[in-house]
Amino acid sequence: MQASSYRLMKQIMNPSIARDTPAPSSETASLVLHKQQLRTALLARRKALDVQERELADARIGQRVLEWTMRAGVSSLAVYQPIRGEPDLAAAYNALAARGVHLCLPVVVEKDAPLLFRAWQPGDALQKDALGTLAPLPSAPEIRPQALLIPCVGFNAAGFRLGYGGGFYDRTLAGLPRPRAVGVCYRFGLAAFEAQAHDVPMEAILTDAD
Ligand SMILES: Nc1nc2c(c(=O)[nH]1)N(C=O)[C@@H](CNc1ccc(C(=O)N[C@@H](CCC(=O)O)C(=O)O)cc1)CN2
Ligand SMILES: Nc1ncnc2c1ncn2[C@@H]1O[C@H](COP(=O)(O)OP(=O)(O)OP(=O)(O)O)[C@@H](O)[C@H]1O
Repeated sequence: MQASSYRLMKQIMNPSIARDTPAPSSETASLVLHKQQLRTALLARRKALDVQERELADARIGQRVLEWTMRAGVSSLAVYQPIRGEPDLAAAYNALAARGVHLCLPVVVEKDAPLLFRAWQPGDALQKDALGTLAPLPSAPEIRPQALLIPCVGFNAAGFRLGYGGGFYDRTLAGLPRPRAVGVCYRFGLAAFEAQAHDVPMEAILTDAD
């Protein structure tokens, strides 16, 4: 990882490193702490999934992504390149592309900024973005997708998601026009936590549940 992306990652992942935002109220601080503890526990659980369980769950989630996209009539969809044990939905991306859905991937441009999306289809070249996630080349056209497929570390019963704590998707969904947002998560990600003021609920959370 490049030094700049390592610095950015450290700021995002380590809440004790000062950020250029005001100190949170004590209620916000306890919410943030609870989210941080949940995040750690759920990431450990995700990492512990065995290969066969994971393959089965990914196939189920992928099928649901395909069904949701077709039913919703979405013609441009932001997908993601899996990191940190997120569901690998490559087979579903192939099926979506074959059905003519225009895919794109998020690009982290800088800390505290919304994500940018660039056109991508299976097989296209990728390079690391500012946080080290694989993203399309800068030459790929920028796109404003109708809907975002958002990987979740966890989610609650009201459809709010828990991410890695960078706030990138929240900042992106705060922009106008707001794209539709659908979460994907393994079923064990369902947890109890309170949403914060900036959290935007998902229209649906697609899981591997029966
Ligand atoms: N797949 C995916 N892409 C995404 C996001 C996401 O949540 N998932 N993002 C949503 O915000 C943005 C990037 N946010 C990121 C948040 C955390 C890490 C991270 O923890 N990276 C680890 C190791 C990655 C790996 O397994 O290869 C590290 O660098 O230590 C990277 C990017 C845009 N792209
Ligand atoms: N709309 C917004 N405008 C400005 N800052 C925001 C916005 N949304 C979130 N943030 C910032 O991002 C921080 C992290 O938010 P949160 O813990 O909800 O991230 P997350 O949803 O888990 O992360 P990610 O979206 O990257 O996966 C918040 O504490 C806040 O400072």
